[in-house]
Amino acid sequence: MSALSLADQAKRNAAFAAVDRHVTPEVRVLGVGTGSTVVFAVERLAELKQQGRTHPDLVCVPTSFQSTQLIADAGLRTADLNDLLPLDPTGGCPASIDVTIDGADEVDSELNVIKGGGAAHLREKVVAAASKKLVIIGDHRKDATTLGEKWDQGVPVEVTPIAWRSIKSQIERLTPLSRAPAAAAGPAAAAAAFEFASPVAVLRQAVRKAGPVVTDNGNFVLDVRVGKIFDPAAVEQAIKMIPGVIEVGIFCRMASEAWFGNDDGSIAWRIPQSLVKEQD
Ligand SMILES: O=C[C@H](O)[C@H](O)[C@H](O)COP(=O)(O)O
Repeated sequence: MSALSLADQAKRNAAFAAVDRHVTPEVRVLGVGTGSTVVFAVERLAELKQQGRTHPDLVCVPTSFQSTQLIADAGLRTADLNDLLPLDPTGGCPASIDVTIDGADEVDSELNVIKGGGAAHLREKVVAAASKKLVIIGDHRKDATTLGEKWDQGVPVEVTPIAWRSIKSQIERLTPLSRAPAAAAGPAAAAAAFEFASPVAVLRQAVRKAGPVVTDNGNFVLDVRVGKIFDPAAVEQAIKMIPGVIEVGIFCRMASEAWFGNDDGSIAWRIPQSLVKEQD
């Protein structure tokens, strides 16, 4: 294997640690995310499988074309979300996946996450929502206090190609306070949901193909720059309400823990800050 960069080694350390902790022989259904960090998670998964340390009937639910290929190349079985039975047939809990391991573009102190740098956030969010646990892996550059602090490429938004221009202009008309919950209810509600006075939405362009990125679902992606995101749920909701928006790459309160690799080889493990305070 060629020598890894520091960043890749950090990603690999985090991915290996998270897989070792979470992919126990009891895990039968595993969600597999997308991106460069997940490549290392699948590498470790294949090793565990070869060593007979995974469930004999382990199946993996992919989140993209890339993820499907990784799983197949590792000799693991894929499963379609539609073929999995809900764990709670009475409808109380839709989770049929034991745990999902996925990367992120940025993670805040409450483990709200920006995803979709690889345009896979629609399937990733669907799989995360069907999982009992979402575990995020990445290198230390993803570890932030507030979303938008380090990731400056914007929030990925998957949109229908037939209306991308109109969706772009509707997003750009959002104002920091326009969609804050109960904006008229008094001073407490007057906090801005995001930093910029006017968001900027850019149609993501393909590399080595003329024209826009087309997602695995046949849609386009707008990268929406709003600066720092002080209220991720309000921003997610405001954008999601625009007709033609298919999914927003903000995952609010879905992740239960995150593993970040550092350049010195150490790993930082995080849970939401509010839970740390509750435990103090
Ligand atoms: O659409 C892509 C996904 O959300 C990725 O998980 C995210 O972009 C992080 O990818 P990477 O591990 O390559 O930084």
